Amino acid sequence: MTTQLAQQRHIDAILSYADNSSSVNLSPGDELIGRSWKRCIDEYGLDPSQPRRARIVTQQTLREHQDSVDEFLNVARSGVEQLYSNIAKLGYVLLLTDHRGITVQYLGDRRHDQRLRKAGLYLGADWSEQYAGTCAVGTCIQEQQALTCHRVDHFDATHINLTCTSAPILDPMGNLLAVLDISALDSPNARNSQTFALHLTQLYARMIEDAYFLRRYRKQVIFRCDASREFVQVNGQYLFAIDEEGRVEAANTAGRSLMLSPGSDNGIEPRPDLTSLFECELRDIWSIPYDHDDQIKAFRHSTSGRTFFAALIQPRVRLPATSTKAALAAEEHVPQLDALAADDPVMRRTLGLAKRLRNKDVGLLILGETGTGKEVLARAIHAASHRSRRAFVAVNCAAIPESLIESELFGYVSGAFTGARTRGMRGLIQQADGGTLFLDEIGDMPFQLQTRLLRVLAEGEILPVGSDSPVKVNCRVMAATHQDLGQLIEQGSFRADLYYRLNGATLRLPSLSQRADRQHVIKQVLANRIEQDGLPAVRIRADAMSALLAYSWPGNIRQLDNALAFAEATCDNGEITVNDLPEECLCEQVLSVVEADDDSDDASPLLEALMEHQWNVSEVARFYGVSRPTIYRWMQHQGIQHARFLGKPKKER
Ligand SMILES: Nc1ncnc2c1ncn2[C@@H]1O[C@H](COP(=O)(O)OP(=O)(O)OP(=O)(O)O)[C@@H](O)[C@H]1O
Repeated sequence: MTTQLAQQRHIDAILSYADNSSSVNLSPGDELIGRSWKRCIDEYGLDPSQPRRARIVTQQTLREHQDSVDEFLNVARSGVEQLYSNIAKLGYVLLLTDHRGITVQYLGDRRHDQRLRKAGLYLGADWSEQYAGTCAVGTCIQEQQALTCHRVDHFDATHINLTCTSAPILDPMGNLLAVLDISALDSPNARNSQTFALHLTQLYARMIEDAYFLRRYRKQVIFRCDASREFVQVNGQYLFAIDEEGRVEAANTAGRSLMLSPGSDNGIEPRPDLTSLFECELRDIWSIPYDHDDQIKAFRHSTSGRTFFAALIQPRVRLPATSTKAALAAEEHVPQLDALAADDPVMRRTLGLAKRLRNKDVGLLILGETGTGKEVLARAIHAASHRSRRAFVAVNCAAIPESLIESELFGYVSGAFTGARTRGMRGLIQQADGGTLFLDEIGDMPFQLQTRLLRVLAEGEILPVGSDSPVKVNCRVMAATHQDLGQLIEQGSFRADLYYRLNGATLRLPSLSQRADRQHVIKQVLANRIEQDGLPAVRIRADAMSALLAYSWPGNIRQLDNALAFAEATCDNGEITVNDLPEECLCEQVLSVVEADDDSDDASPLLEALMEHQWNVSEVARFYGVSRPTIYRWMQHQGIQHARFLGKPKKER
């Protein structure tokens, strides 16, 4: 088809769209183009039958536009050159326009200068939608989103051979600053041939935007975070410029997306605090070291609950020595408590609170699922407190029979009841005198005993069974439960007044699968076990570590401890591999293999793996990192018979 004919057809198509636009159903990508065509006709009064020549502004006007974004152009230069070096050989040129669509920087192949200039792919070209009609730059400015304007997407018939891809660059306040565009004179017909161009342009637009952000806020501390620990320092997506009080002065586009609160009208609170954006305190932010090997800390996003890893970028201008960072970073070091976690936001908060309250006599309520280390934490607080030389007495309220719990706790005098020791017995509460009483599973304490316990807490004295003279006791009480005490109070099985008396402060322990420092806990638990049992050193190989990190650990640290004890006992050569782990830890990884959908016509993943490995069960076992008997058990579970016995592979119904 000649160019003239193609242009005429395009003009007809646009005119017909103008007449019937309300009845035309467009796909989402086309909708954007459709909206732009409508703007061109209804708002700008452009006439599709009157194609327009490219407009290049005068040198003087160009200079004015360049001057207005001078600082930005300096920052963008290296990013722009790098992008161009990647695309030049593919026939693209690169344009950087200001927010009005005037091309303030341009990189293209000099050999095609004439053609490129004629097409408007040139320095000073005006790509505003109002002048050029639908085009990548102009429509990107209007829609404030990245897009490809491919061939006949263009409004003006003179542009229907071009393919142009643009992405917006926003300033730290979220206003459009510039548009990055890559364009080519010719391209394949299919629009999806430009998918890669779109990704690349968006990537570079983001890098330039972030470089400009860092330049603008070079005198501020930057809190940089990312969902991936490994990427924080190389390419942390979320940037926040903060002041000494942790207030957000500005954020990049990704950062602003974390500041949106659900339910608000796209509203971002002016200068929100990082301490409300993330579940943390100011000291958590300022204790991230600038100049340390491990500069990263984990934070939990308040709205979504997602974990982000953060580093601080030091201002290029030195802060005064008395800065808040220096003052707040000096977090007290308490070895007994610091040993319980590496870097997890919930643990950090819990341990921070535990440190501050360790020498206060307020009651502590420790909450967490079974096996999360509630007793371990209680023991560590006791060991770090001024009561550490006196006893730590742990009572499991669920384990003592109801008939004995009263005498166990309060003790009894001689002859108090049949079967009692003749000399009587000091109760557990009295044994904890001067030290700490830890009431585990407090939710299981019988109701009438709760009343007596309340008296002990309120009056500091106990009445042993069978005695009428109270005995003074001074012990700190910590209680723990995995139950919802609020619900037990509502049901009438737990006393609200006891709850308030016990709960001077609540310390929460996250489940193991939620902890950002899982790897540290795994190594720590193994090290403890080896030391405790006097065993030779054992290391965990990467395949086993991946499986341990991927597992959900319903029994938390207790289950992990058991799994590592098993692995340590079965491993060879001082190395735990995935084959040494108990099967339960691999179950979830292979759940899809074991629990193939019986109703599905598709071959199960296990059957596929067997066929792929020519029914060599040893190889399939290696592939899944399990033993051969396990593979045979899975086959039996799924009713798969070995090909050897069937002539051909078959899944039984
Ligand atoms: N930080 C830790 N490092 C090493 N081992 C730990 C740690 N925390 C807990 N453990 C181990 O996990 C197991 C369970 O700990 P603990 O009894 O304190 O949990 P719990 O939350 O009180 O459990 P439950 O609710 O079932 O009473 C113990 O064997 C303990 O040694």
